[in-house]
Amino acid sequence: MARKKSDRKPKNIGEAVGFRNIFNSEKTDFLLGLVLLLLAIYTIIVMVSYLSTGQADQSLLDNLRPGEWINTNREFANYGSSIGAILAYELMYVNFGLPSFLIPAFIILAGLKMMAIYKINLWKWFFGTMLVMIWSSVTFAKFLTPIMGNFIFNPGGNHGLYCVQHLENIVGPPGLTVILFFTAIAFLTYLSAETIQVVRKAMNPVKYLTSKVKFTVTNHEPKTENTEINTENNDKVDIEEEPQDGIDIPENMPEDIPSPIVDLTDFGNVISTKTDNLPENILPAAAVTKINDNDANANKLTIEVAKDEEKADGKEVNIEQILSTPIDPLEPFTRYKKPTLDLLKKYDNDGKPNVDMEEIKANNARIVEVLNSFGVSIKEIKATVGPTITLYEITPAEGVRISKIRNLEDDIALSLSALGIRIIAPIPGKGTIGIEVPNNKPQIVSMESILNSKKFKETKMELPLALGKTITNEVFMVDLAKIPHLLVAGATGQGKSVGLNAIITSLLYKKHPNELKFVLVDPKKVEFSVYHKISDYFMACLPENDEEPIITDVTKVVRTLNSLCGLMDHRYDLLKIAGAKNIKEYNAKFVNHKLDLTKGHEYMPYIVVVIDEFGDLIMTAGKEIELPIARIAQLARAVGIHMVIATQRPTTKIITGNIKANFPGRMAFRVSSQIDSRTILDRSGANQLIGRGDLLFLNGNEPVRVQCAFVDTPEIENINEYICGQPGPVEPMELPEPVDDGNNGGISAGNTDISNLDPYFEEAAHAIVLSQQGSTSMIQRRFSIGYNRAGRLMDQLEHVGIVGSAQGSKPREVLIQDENQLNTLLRQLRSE
Ligand SMILES: Nc1ncnc2c1ncn2[C@@H]1O[C@H](COP(=O)(O)OP(=O)(O)OP(=O)(O)O)[C@@H](O)[C@H]1O
Repeated sequence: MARKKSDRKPKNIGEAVGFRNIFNSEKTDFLLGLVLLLLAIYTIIVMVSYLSTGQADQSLLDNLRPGEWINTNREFANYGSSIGAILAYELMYVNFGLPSFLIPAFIILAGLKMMAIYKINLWKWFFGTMLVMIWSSVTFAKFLTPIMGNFIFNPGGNHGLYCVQHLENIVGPPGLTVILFFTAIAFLTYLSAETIQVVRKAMNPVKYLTSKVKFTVTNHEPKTENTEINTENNDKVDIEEEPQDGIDIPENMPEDIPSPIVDLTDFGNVISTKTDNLPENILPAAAVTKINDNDANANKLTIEVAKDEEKADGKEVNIEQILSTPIDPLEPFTRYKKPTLDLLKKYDNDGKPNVDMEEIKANNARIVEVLNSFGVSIKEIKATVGPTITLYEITPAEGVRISKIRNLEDDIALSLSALGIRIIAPIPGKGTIGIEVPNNKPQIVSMESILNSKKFKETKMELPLALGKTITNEVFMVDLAKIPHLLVAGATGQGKSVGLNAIITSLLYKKHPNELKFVLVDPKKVEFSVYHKISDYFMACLPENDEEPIITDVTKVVRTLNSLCGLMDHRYDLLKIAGAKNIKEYNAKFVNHKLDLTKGHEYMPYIVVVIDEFGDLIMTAGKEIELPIARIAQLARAVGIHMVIATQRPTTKIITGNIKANFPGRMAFRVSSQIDSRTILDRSGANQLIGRGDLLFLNGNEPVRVQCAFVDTPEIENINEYICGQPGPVEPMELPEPVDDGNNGGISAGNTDISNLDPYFEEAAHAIVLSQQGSTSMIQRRFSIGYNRAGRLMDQLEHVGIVGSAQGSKPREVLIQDENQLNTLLRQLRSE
């Protein structure tokens, strides 16, 4: 088995003794991080010191002579001596003034990241800090200079001063103020969409304040001209205090009659009459105080003033209380909102079938004629019109055997001679024959119409995939968690990419970023690039790929799949400790405080791996790709890792028996030949589809014909934009380092410890020498072990000289010819 690192020979002696890893090790990172942290603290000290000692050092610093920085005469007053004085002078005087403090602050963050104390996206912080520093430097120079005019340095530094002078020469002082204001708001809006609300409130404070006080007129008065409100006599003055937790529902009000509510929010005339249900309208989340005014002339108003949130009683929350409150798995992003349906496009006549009686009658006549010409008489014929296909359901006359019709299937299809005719003889569960005929005017099934359906909105599925509509116009949905892996095939241009996008979109509409992560593999580099924007929210990747989490490169795919194997093993270990059978049980235990967090338990998000152009990958990386995929497919279901793999070329070389056996869910778009259809569906049919999203879905029994929902790139961009405006994770989920990596275990030059050999080492050596076959999959099968462990065993065998190095997907060369030679070698190893 080809293994990435182990077959690489060290280039030089330094590398052989492990020098190569010196800049790549945790220890080095930690120490470098510590250095940065201390450097930043030193910088802060000297900068603070500069505030008081800068004046004294100024003349020395202004005319610094060569070599003076060595400071042999201890002339500098700065607490950090000469270096400190120069550093502070350069940062604060020459460059950015007071905002220079952001430089050591950023270095502290970088240090903490290197020491693995915090996980942050350093580039984002770098650009953010730079922007804030430059902006503040100019702002300070503009607005603080008049106040701190006599100070030793300009509050915005020479940089700020220079920018202010130049910009004011061009746009004048008001222009500069506008620029500064705009850049600040633009930056804050980029950081959080809430800025828009704050600005709106700031610009319309009256509306904001009045919306806090809600005026409603309830039915205590007879009808007036302006308001069509039923009221009853109520002369008594009463001022009632609501019970603390009470909900104010006026007595004698029939429950089902909604109370009309006049919204007087704008203090003007009555502008609208609402008839919503009373409790919903008069009761904000907070409790309400009700005042019934009895002034004879005044309208009987119920004035509700929203109270402040109730204060905590200051008592300590005891541990039982904490344990009885389930953990919210959506924390800390509980305010994240799933995308809304208005982001998706609507079409005229959206997915509703266009019933064209002329067309139906013509088809009917042709079908009857053709069947009669083959001697099949018909008792009844029924047409069901779908968005793109009409199903003609034929009940044959008494005595006609269905098997006869089945044998005539091809002839009938040929005689009807329309593209996309499929004959189902018989329709499962019925004694009828189905003939599917494409409509002249196919309708687009929009994603909106599918996601807006009750079926999707109310589904309890764990990973619902809303794929489209069936011939009978029903929304077609499947649960990826149950399938549990899906194989998608279809010739080019038949709707595969749209289908994958429909799958991803339906998951994005149902899942929170804490509940689901995608691993997207896109060898074509253009299919999934549109999802790059939401990678922090919804992607999982290896740490080295966190800038480019959508994988386009074959070697990265192998590493990522091996990493997923590692994650799968780790999740199984956690499940075992937790005594849970699957991810659902595990997460339920986690949420209900039944797991000991010190044992490494954490909420498990589902992981959906979507691989486009799987054929290309298999052709380039062969078994290296196939084995981890097969392993994940065999085992990962219980731990919430699911795969969707797509290919244009459904040949047996690509969809091998191993893959096929482990991917029970099949989604076939139109393919070019019957053989391809048989490869993907184990029957013909996919070659008779009409393309443009027409598909057959198979999961077990009979395939279902579905018109795939259409989702276009601008719609996906809208969804991504919406997601990005929500509070959410700041970086992709990190996958573990793959266990078969040369740096992380496995045996490689320089770190062999014979006592650490795999317990199967000797048995595996005998098996290989006896069979003279250096194959990892043979080891896997023989000892029923995983791919990673078998790979490590092979590396150990290579290291002691039993097999040669890996040669791509070919078996390794066996270097020991017979058992005697092997026994001698093993004895030597034992005695070492
Ligand atoms: N469900 C659908 N409804 C309507 N039209 C569709 C649908 N799916 C695909 N199409 C049409 O077919 C075209 C090609 O679809 P798509 O890009 O998904 O094909 P593909 O199989 O991924 O092709 P390739 O393998 O070359 O990328 C789309 O641009 C669109 O016009």
